[in-house]
Amino acid sequence: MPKIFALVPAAGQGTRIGDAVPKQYIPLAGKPMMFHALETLASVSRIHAVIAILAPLDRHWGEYDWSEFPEKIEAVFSGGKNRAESVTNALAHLDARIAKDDWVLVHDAARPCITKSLLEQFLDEVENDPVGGLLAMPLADTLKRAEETLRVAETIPRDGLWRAQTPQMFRCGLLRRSLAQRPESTDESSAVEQMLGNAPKLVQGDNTNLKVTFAEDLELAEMILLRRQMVEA
Ligand SMILES: Nc1ccn([C@@H]2O[C@H](COP(=O)(O)OP(=O)(O)OP(=O)(O)O)[C@@H](O)[C@H]2O)c(=O)n1
Ligand SMILES: C[C@](O)(CO)[C@H](O)COP(=O)(O)O
Repeated sequence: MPKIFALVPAAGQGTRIGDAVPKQYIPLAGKPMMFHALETLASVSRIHAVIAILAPLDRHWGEYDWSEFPEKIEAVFSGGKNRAESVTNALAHLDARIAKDDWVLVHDAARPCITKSLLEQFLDEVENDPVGGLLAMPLADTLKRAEETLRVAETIPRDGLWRAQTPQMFRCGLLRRSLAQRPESTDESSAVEQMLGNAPKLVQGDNTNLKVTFAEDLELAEMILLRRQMVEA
């Protein structure tokens, strides 16, 4: 039975937020942002291990007490110059423990609002897929292409367009080969898509699974997390 390894890229700088600490450590609902995704991933019993991919010179991880975390969460200090390189380096680090048919589920540290139920639903849909897949949302807005002057050049038909989210999950062997060929990919799916005959499965996500990219996203994510805490209390 193939194992599922969850990789959580957390080696970015968060330049678009521009906080004093990298965004994955910004406090959200009382915990550093990446805590939320790590804890939720670890709560899914069919996930074998949860690996936070940190920058080689990360000096923040050690400032926290992670001792109450489930044992299956670990940190590797192997982040690269971009997200794809961070994932590639982590796969190299895991080489001795991971088989080519094991699943690699990648989820951004910057998507703290993923829920256990959405993860379970995603795994149900993808675990038996021959290629693998990703969470995504159909576009809900009318799409404009801009000219440099910030005037509308055209309206683009949105039929069939989806916004990629994470998690994204592929077999280790396929993901490694794909990332080696497309090291600039901004997500795993786009690397896999380039390999002939591989069409990743789209699984509808949820708008609360937002990526915290800009400062205003922090407030939204915190509202979502706090509301859930209130409902669960
Ligand atoms: N070299 C990198 C760059 C990004 N990431 C991670 O990939 C996820 C998605 O990236 P993004 O939201 O773009 O994060 P940053 O690169 O930190 O943000 P920015 O582009 O604003 O600097 C984040 O969890 C980020 O930590 C990573 O592990 N290694
Ligand atoms: C992987 C991703 O979250 C899918 O939406 C996204 O592409 C990562 O964002 P980045 O800003 O390109 O790192």
